[in-house]
Amino acid sequence: MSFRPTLAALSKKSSTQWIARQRHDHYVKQRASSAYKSRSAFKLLEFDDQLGFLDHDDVNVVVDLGAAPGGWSQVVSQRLGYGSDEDSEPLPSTLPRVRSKRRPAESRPGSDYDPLNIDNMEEELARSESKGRGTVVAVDLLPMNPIPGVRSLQKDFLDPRTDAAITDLLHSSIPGLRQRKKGKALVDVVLSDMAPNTSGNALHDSEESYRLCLSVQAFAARHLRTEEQIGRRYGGVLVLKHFSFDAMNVFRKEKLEPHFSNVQYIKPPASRSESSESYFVCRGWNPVREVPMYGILPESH
Ligand SMILES: C[S@@+](CC[C@H](N)C(=O)[O-])C[C@H]1O[C@@H](n2cnc3c(N)ncnc32)[C@H](O)[C@@H]1O
Repeated sequence: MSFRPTLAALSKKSSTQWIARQRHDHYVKQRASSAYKSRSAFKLLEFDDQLGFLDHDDVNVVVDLGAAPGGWSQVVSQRLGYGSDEDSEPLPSTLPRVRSKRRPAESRPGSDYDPLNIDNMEEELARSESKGRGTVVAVDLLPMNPIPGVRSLQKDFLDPRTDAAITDLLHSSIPGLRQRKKGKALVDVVLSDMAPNTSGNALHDSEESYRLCLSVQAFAARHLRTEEQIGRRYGGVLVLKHFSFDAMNVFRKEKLEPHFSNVQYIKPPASRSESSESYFVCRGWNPVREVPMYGILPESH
């Protein structure tokens, strides 16, 4: 008699595996004891600790695509000076539905800060807002709780109208930007941690991931400031999540390498080894105009 597991048995097995994996996951434990909203935050911390693309005074405008629940936006917010990432309480807790394990505020000496008190949250947010520089625009299909220095847009990035909504938000967020010419690139760093919902069909999932990557690359091409405009080597950065498969090598060679001074493929330690997700960290935006049949010419600015 052959044994074929039922769907229910399979899904019970995979959820048991998921729970066991979560229990032993170093980054899940680290996230639980930090103020980060996602385990993913540690990936961006690893990229930036390795390559240092956020920690420059000239980095003022960051677009975070696929930002919910907000871990990457928190990291950027901190690195733009809105809070410190040295301790685990740089930001007000914006997770009101999660019971804080910390002692009640009145029992902590010298503190009247209650993370579940909405007035304190607003005060803390306003205080943090006044400390940092620049702005982060965070885009996701899902809503996000407030983070200092971050303006969120609940929209589908693939909807053609979203580009204009991001530009409008950038112009209204930073007064100095209003004076800049319309159509001029404004963004110092584009981050994309977006991934399509996986269907279980590897070919379909890869195609969806590829489609997202093409759209993000095109967005970066429209909005990133160049190394020359920024006046610093490796200025103008794109961090792009993708599913690793053969076509991504062609994408890297044709869509990334000709336009950036440096492109690195990184599988960060915080990314689960069994996941096919990886990242391209591309620094130094120098767009070149592709001329079919005759090679590539530098773009005139
Ligand atoms: C891995 S999560 C991002 C985690 C985030 N970086 C963090 O640190 O909290 C991927 C996100 O991409 C979003 N996403 C996927 N496709 C999208 C689309 N077309 N437009 C906007 N967001 C999208 C999902 O809703 C999801 O929240």
